[in-house]
Amino acid sequence: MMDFGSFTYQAPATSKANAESGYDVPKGVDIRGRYDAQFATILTRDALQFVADLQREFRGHVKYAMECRRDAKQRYNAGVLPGFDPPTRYVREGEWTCAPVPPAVADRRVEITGPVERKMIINALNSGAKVFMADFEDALSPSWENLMRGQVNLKDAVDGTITFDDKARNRVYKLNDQIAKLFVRPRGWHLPESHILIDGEPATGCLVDFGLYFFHNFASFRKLQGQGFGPFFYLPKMEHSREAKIWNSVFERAEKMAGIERGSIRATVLIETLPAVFQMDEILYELRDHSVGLNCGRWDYIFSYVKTFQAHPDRLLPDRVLVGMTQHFMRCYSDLLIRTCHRRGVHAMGGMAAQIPIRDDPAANEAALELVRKDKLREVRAGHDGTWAAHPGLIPACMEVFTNHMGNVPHQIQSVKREDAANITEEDLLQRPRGVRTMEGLRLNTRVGIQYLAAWLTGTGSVPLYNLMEDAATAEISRVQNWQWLKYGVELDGDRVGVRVSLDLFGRVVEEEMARIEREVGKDKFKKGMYKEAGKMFTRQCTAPVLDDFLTLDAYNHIVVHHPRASPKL
Ligand SMILES: CC(=O)SCCNC(=O)CCNC(=O)[C@H](O)C(C)(C)COP(=O)(O)OP(=O)(O)OC[C@H]1O[C@@H](n2cnc3c(N)ncnc32)[C@H](O)[C@@H]1OP(=O)(O)O
Ligand SMILES: O=CC(=O)O
Ligand SMILES: [Mg+2]
Repeated sequence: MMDFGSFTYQAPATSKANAESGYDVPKGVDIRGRYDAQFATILTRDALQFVADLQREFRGHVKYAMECRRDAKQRYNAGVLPGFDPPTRYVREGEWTCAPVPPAVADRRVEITGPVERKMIINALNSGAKVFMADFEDALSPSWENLMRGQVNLKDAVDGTITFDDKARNRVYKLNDQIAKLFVRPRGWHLPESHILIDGEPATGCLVDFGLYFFHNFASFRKLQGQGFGPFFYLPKMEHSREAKIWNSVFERAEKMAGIERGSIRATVLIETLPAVFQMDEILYELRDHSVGLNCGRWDYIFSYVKTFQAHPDRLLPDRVLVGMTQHFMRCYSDLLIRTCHRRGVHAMGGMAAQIPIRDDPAANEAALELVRKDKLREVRAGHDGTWAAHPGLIPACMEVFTNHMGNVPHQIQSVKREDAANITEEDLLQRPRGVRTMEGLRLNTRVGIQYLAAWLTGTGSVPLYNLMEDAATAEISRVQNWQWLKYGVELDGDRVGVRVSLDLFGRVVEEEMARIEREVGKDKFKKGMYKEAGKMFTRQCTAPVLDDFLTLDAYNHIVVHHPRASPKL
């Protein structure tokens, strides 16, 4: 039995220990992940019962939502363009607002993000940012070890007891008196959790992430962090408001279980798929009692543009480095998001500039910082209420830009309405980005995609590559762009030599880039790492006749490790 102070949750008496796994599990739940005494403090019978209850109540809705995604894909592949939904016009045109913003998170001018790794959690909470988004998604390779350690780390962080002893550097990390407010980003709806079977089926990854975190932390969070509200979440990769509706029901179910007021949980939804830009009002409407804004997930958004238009050769992208926020379709997306959020009374969050500090080259470092400042200045001037940084070293620069512009007011919700953005059309939001395609673009996609995948397969979900932050979203752009260029045999027009992308050319590029990676990382690391496997996987995905929906779905099979080791893959 678990005691939450005012409320007591009791799992049904039918549960029994799962002798094979070592965990004490309720009926219908089977744990296939490694036993660890620390993990067992998270995977308690009551917490698992809560996750199983969520799974049983919502699995049908999730399956239906995924079927709808497949139907939509078929329509787009048949030539239909995404657009505003006529039946929900009343939602877009109606006068309604979301619940007032909780005081604890009124000021979100700079948010840091990072995986749920112990030292990084402490560094991020101490970074001076207003918010830390702890990531089970783009920045995390979802191995059993990473996920479960992440839950242990978050519990210690919420309790305020988290420490990290870096013996090699003789340094003990602990929390400062003033720390950032914690948001947690569970995985997207599409990802399974194959180490936890519920009624014989892999659990839905995000319900595991959400359920375990909520169960163990809601009481402490509300007391120590949320000023009576919370916990707070970021919700990724949704394509339609029906998916937001499921989250809203999950939140209501969790609030009921915990005996806390409806509307306590708050979430910011990432608008990071092309179909979702036409659903922003609808998404906020579904979550109106639980919303605390939208965020421009720019990297996944670019990935989604390619994916949505995979059968539209008239909408090919230029080199990845040319698809920035000043492209017409990206600017319109950000402007419309600001208008929508402010009209509904919630934060319009900016996105991630991928630059990170460059330690060994002051001039290059200053140039990178200048790009970050420029990006943030554009965001704050446009009306964003806050932004993202990938590294603690960028917080002062981002803070300075937002504070210079906003002063002491916590946000611009009331002051910048962006009514001009009401005129943004479907055509504006879909406009093909301008620019050239080059051999170096193809090479960089390949080099980055393979190195990222090699890191992901060995447990690291965000990496520095060529002085930029790379994570699952940025790697996806590399993958789908190569796939698109190959499928349509595009001309690399930026090189002015009339070369077209073909299987032969791509084969040579992979070979040469693998050799370059080996030179760059060194023979020893190359041999010990997963570069060869990553090279094969990336090549298969770029040349597949039918585009895989996600890079990480295929790759996930390679990181599932079942204990006992009877069936390593699902
Ligand atoms: C598209 C999207 O979804 S964006 C959101 C998801 N992506 C992310 O969150 C990426 C977050 N950023 C990172 O993971 C990292 O900054 C990386 C991988 C890009 C670079 O990491 P590193 O090469 O280790 O950075 P570097 O060596 O400069 O780190 C210096 C210090 O800052 C810390 N640090 C770096 N990034 C972060 C972070 N995001 N949060 C907390 N601490 C951080 C390091 O732990 C290190 O601490 P130490 O000095 O105490 O040892
Ligand atoms: O999650 C953020 C993104 O840009 O993708
Ligand atoms: Mg993303």
